Amino acid sequence: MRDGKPLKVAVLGCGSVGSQVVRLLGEQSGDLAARVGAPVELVGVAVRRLDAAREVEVPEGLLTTDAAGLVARADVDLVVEVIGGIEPARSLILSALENGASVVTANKALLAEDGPTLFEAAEKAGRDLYYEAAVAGAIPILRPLRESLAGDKVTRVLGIVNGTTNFILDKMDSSGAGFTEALEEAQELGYAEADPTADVEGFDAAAKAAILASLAFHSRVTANDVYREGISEVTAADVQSAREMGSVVKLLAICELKDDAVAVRVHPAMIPRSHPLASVREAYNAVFVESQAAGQLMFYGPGAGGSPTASAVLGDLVTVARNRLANTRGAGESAYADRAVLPMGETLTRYHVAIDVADKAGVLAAVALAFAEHGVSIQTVRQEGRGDEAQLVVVSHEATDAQLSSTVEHLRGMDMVREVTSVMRVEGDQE
Ligand SMILES: NC(=O)C1=CN([C@@H]2O[C@H](COP(=O)(O)OP(=O)(O)OC[C@H]3O[C@@H](n4cnc5c(N)ncnc54)[C@H](OP(=O)(O)O)[C@@H]3O)[C@@H](O)[C@H]2O)C=CC1
Ligand SMILES: N[C@@H](CC=O)C(=O)O
Repeated sequence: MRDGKPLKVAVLGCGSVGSQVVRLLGEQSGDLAARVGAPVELVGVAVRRLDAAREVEVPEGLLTTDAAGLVARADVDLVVEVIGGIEPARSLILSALENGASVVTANKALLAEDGPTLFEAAEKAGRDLYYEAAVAGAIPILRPLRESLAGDKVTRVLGIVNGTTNFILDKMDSSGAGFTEALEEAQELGYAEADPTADVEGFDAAAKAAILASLAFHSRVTANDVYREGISEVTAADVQSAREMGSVVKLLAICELKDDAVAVRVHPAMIPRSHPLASVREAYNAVFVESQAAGQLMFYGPGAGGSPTASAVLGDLVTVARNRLANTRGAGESAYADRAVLPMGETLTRYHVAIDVADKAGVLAAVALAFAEHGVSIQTVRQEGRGDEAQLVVVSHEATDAQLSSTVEHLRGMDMVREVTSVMRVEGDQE
């Protein structure tokens, strides 16, 4: 114990995550004191609205709208930032570090946009900046990448890293629920971001992919380096088409090390139901890591929600608090390699393409020729429908994304093709 003196904690934000952090700080104060080696005292909780209904009872006198004043207090040892977004979160974190506090944050949007500014400020201040909760909720994934795998060479990280979109796609697949209905449920459960566009359009997953790629490949990858497609264009017909192929649609984040360059992308993909990621349901997340010496590792657990995310925040808080008591700080960020980012067009992938056929006569040969003209070979083709109403479902072999997308444009221009009704990338071997 440091002469029985408590470590003083300020929490910025008391929404889905912040309220659970405040709850756990209160409920587990005895255990936390024992684990840290000193009592942990909550000294302030900054919010926007003092009169809003809260999921937790904040101790009398601790709520404030003066977040800047709270982080400037000389007696605050540790700041937990769970406001989200870029500003004022960035200024508050920088101010906390300058004032000598250590920081724990769950803010992937900020880290993926401007992580280096925060890391440099932490380094300069000689303080910790921890952010395990920023990727995949409760799942410990950043610490294994940063510490446990630091002596290995990670070559690929593949996963489902957004709980909201997984929840929506799972509902669409399992109960035929509509997109809007499933999104509303995810919002009620506290999974979605303040602006759910960040989830639905893949920005949240792209931010997490940038953080994962940075740590996995010891490289600086920002959200802008990530190729991104969300799930707003995924239709009930796509989900049904996947189902007919024995597959399921998931929003995937894929980070790859190719020679000395990195390729990072987020997009929906069809994966076979036998693939381990296909059984990741509701708001759960899963991340596969492939490394040279260890081989394949899989991390799985709740990827969103106040309580699971608060678990990761509290884990960081204990580590940071212990470091403070030991008068030290954890390892900073790796010395970054300057790696090129490969454009999406050069990425090898496979496409599933569903085509409404206007004229059945000779269409199979014409479609096969269109694929061949772009250097793409066909893995499977299925013809459905009778009479003039016919549909072709083609799954390609691997080719570059540029070759595949120009094949689709070619198909769209063919007289025999009424409409290309579904285009989706395919991951994993189809049964
Ligand atoms: N929800 C989740 O499942 C997960 C969230 N995260 C991340 O955690 C962070 C918080 O998310 P979440 O709890 O869902 O967000 P919420 O929108 O539920 O809560 C945000 C909180 O911040 C407060 N706030 C907003 N602006 C200000 C401001 N200018 N000054 C002081 N307080 C402010 C709000 O106050 P008021 O209540 O008065 O409006 C609210 O209490 C984000 O970075 C998010 O990306 C990470 C993993 C999972
Ligand atoms: N909105 C995010 C919350 C956790 O990071 C998600 O749905 O995954």
